[in-house]
Amino acid sequence: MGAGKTTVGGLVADALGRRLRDTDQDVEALTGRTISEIFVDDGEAAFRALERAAVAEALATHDGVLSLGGGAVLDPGTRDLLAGHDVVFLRVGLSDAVKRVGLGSSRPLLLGNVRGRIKALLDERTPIYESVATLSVETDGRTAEDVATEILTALAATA
Ligand SMILES: Nc1ncnc2c1ncn2[C@@H]1O[C@H](COP(=O)(O)OP(=O)(O)OP(=O)(O)O)[C@@H](O)[C@H]1O
Ligand SMILES: O=C(O)C1=C[C@@H](O)[C@@H](O)[C@H](O)C1
Ligand SMILES: [Mg+2]
Repeated sequence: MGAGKTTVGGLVADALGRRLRDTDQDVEALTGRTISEIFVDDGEAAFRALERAAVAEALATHDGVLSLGGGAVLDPGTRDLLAGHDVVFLRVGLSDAVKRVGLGSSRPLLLGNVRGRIKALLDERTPIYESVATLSVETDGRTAEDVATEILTALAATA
């Protein structure tokens, strides 16, 4: 969360002449509910299943850049769907993540203690993000433009 998926993803998509699609937005559009409502009413497991379906649909129909929800790769089925695709891990440390997300964030998994929750999520998830990513890029203290340029250069080198 706050790693820069929307900002950097948009810059990368523009440079490639493609569009950015966002699976959080797809889930909300498909269900007509907010992610917070889905978490509260149905729980995280139900959200992950909706998210997996949204990722499958997007990968099948969207020839462009896809922004995944911050916890999408926790789901083994979603991880399987990503195999064979370029997957970029936007690394962000605790301090920059808190600054970007804001201490008042109402995201369901950050409720209560934003800083503490981000730290716990980064500790739990970093190994998973690293295992799924085909490219890992540092974002701390860098502009989104700089991060996007690094991604485009790396993608061009492996194309
Ligand atoms: N490299 C960067 N340096 C500084 N600020 C950044 C950088 N990338 C993004 N930001 C800023 O951080 C905030 C969050 O960025 P963004 O919305 O792109 O993140 P995200 O990963 O899409 O977050 P979300 O979890 O809400 O989907 C925005 O205010 C954005 O302008
Ligand atoms: O990190 C997470 O688990 C989440 C991140 C958001 O993108 C949303 O998908 C949702 O709030 C869960
Ligand atoms: Mg976003």
